[in-house]
Amino acid sequence: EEQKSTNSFSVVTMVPLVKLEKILIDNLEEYAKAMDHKLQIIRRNIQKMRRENKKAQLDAIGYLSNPLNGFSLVRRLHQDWVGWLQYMVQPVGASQIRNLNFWRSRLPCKEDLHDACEGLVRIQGNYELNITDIIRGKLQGRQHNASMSATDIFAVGNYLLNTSRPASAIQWLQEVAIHSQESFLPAEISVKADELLKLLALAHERNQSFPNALVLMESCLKLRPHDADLVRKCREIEELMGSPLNATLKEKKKSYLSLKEMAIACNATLKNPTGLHCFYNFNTTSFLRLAPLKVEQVGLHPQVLLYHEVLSPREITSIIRIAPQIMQVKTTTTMKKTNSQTHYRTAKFQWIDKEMSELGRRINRRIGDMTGFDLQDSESFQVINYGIGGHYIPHFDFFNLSSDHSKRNEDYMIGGDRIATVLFYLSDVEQGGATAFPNARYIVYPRAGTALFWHNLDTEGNIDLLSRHTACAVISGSKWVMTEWIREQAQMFIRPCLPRKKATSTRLG
Ligand SMILES: O=C(O)CCC(=O)C(=O)O
Ligand SMILES: [Fe+2]
Repeated sequence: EEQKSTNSFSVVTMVPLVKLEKILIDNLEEYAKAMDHKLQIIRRNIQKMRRENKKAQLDAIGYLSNPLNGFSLVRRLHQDWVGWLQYMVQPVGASQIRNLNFWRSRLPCKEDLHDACEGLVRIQGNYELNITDIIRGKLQGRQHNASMSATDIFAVGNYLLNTSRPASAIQWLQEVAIHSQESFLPAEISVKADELLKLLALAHERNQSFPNALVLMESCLKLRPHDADLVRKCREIEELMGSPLNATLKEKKKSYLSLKEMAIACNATLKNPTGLHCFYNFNTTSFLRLAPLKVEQVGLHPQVLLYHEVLSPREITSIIRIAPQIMQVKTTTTMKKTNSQTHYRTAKFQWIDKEMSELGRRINRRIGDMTGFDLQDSESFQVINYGIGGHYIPHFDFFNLSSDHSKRNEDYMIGGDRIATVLFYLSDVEQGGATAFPNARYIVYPRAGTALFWHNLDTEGNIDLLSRHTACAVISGSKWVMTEWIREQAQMFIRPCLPRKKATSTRLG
């Protein structure tokens, strides 16, 4: 199984960071107290020394005539000021500095920050949101009680430039100056005007808007007149202005293909097909005659069904509790790493062995009731918790064994292809996070306790291209799901028939 080792956080794994931040603030406060203490001591002594010195200044001869005064002055100047020197050099809050150094290893790393940047950028791109709105905390028309600081915005712009997206970088960086008052840092270590100008200039240069780049670089030079590097950079840009545009420098469009597809599929105004029904399922298994399940048709071609109230709140709580806090980052088994910018999925996941618990066995029986499938070879449950901008790009759940025979011998192929998927929603999602079927044009919003059920292979066992689906980026909230991939082989003699396909639907053989 190919796994990309990034370290993005889910909402759950970010919770301990809040506590960590409190510890760090407490530590900084201790540091401030230590400084305060030292300051008080210094101020108090200054007062005493001034009082003595004023006396001497008023009448130096009279003062010094007293041998005790003369003696003390000589001694003070010889000894006390060496003492002060030592006192001033002594670091304040050495233990707090040591603490901070200790905690550093536990802080999010560069990759974590990059994942978080990518998450925000994804929310923006996935829903085609206005960057200024995001910065002000207005997400998809809803005003949230949060906004971005100058350093936040700068970090996103910097990240975008470093990942070859200068046009987007410019849009973010332009906002930094407007928000420069709002920062959690002292001015010395916060974003400085010259840094911002330089980065903006570089972004314009990469974006081949050379006149803008030059103006910005020159204003940066005014702030740092002795920076030889800047002088050279200005000259470089001037030279570029004369030469023809270089097509290869244009912003990479490739990684945007799936983003564009998601933007269309995840559009909030998208409507599911009409003329569908809700009904009670009485007959998949005999048990359902006693306890029928509520079903809603999401679409018929391909058939996608939404089962309501199949998991109880208590069951959901147990599942979420079983899934350990530290989950792995999920990347999928069959997709190749093609572009380091695109994370196929930004989520933490955990396999849950269903035979381990009564709960697992019970849910397994329920899946049998819902689908009519034999689950003897089916996979473990996979619990996923999506993080900041967490998503899953458009994909198929099947392995497509008919086209790739080499896969047949792989371990994960035991039991055959993934004939169908049951996707349990373990949480509501405040905003975003829908499951969308770009080819079938369905969109389903998570509701805790419901489950989505669809086939990945058609009645003849061919792959169904209409089963292509995507998890839209989570805008706000925490999205938990649990998937069950049902395997083909055990269904040999019991496979339920699907509604007849329309002639237009695509089929591969
Ligand atoms: O989370 C979702 O909405 C979709 C998840 C999915 O497609 C999968 O796990 O295969
Ligand atoms: Fe999937």
